[in-house]
Amino acid sequence: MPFKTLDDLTELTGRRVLVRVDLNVPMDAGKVTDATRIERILPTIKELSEKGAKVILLAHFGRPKGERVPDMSLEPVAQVLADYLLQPVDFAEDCIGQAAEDAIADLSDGDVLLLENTRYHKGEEKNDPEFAKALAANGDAYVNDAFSAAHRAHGSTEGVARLLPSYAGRTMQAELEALEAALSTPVRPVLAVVGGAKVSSKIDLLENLVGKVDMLVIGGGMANTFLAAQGISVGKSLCEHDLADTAKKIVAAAEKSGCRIILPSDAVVAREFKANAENETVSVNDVPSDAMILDAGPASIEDVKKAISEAATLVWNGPLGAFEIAPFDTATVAAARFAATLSADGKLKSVAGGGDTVSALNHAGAAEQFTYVSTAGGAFLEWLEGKVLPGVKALEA
Ligand SMILES: Nc1ncnc2c1ncn2[C@@H]1O[C@H](COP(=O)(O)OP(=O)(O)O)[C@@H](O)[C@H]1O
Ligand SMILES: O=C(OP(=O)(O)O)[C@H](O)COP(=O)(O)O
Repeated sequence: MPFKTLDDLTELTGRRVLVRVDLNVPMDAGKVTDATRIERILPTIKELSEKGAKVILLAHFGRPKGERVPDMSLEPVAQVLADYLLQPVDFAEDCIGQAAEDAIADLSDGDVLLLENTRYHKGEEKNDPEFAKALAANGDAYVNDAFSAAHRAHGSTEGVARLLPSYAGRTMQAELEALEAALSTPVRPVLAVVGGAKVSSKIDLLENLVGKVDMLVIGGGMANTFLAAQGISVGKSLCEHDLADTAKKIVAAAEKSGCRIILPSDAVVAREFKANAENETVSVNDVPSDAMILDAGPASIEDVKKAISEAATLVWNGPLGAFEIAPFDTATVAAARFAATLSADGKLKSVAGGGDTVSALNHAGAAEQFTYVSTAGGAFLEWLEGKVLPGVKALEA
């Protein structure tokens, strides 16, 4: 690997090590509902702590856009992390300034401190050099263990890496090695499944992706934007109408490169976004104007399964429906279990990633059978596109 790792970070006793982790974990009513991202960062934190470093964790949660949005605080995550680490995790109410400095001054060698959401500061997403400098002032070295945020050129993922001696954490290393091993020369045909809710931040990468894969299933909230671009009325569904031209461009690029796009033909719709909301299955051409698509319908599920059965390699990011609320988990669970069975039989190489996607695979009881499960969604897809991830690049520099 073209960067330094924890093997190169020696004589740590008493040194302040800033560690960028991804604690953007699925939560419901203040409770962590999937701890995969927490479990994956434990080796790095434990190793640094055991070597006597003062371990100072930097992370974001949600998209508060530079405001102190109270329900996007990382404070509840500190206790969950402590439970997994089996050691206390202190918490500071700001990631820079006096609150951070005071909390760091209180640390003994081997202690772990979590700083408040970096995205409470506008400088984080802008990668403002002054913000990066304020972060760097609190550390003697920087470790990035957040592969799943490495596609963001932000203060805590990129800017600070340029100001301190920088190293890849164990998970960063493991993710890159595992993806390289599984996907550097994928067996064809390759199927990508892209769903989920982060439409605007993921749609652009589909244009490159259709040049790399043989089939692309577009599901979840992402599918609604493509349906709307075809002139289909999606009612109150999650949909980014202003991205219709982008969607059309992607369809045209797929035609040119010979990638088959599979969109839903039917949908499960409801009028309320809640568990067990009254629902019906309709053709995508008949979505009532006051309803929203919350899952793929049975015909679409069969289409997804057919595509999976034709593939030798599956890459998947983004659930096919609002899987957190029953019964809108049906399509995601069915596809996950189908892919898991083929993988277990050695007929499919399956790689999936993303905070919510991993949670959905765990919910379906399918994660164990997948060839590899990454913590990353957007970062994983950008890596697959062949893009240089700014958070990784900064470690190389
Ligand atoms: N049709 C839909 N309408 C609204 N939300 C959806 C729909 N399909 C999927 N989702 C939501 O997408 C979210 C996950 O999207 P995303 O963050 O892009 O995935 P990941 O975290 O795996 O990268 C889930 O919370 C799920 O409820
Ligand atoms: O959850 C994340 O990405 P993912 O949903 O693509 O897996 C990362 O924490 C990045 O979050 P962001 O997409 O708000 O920059």
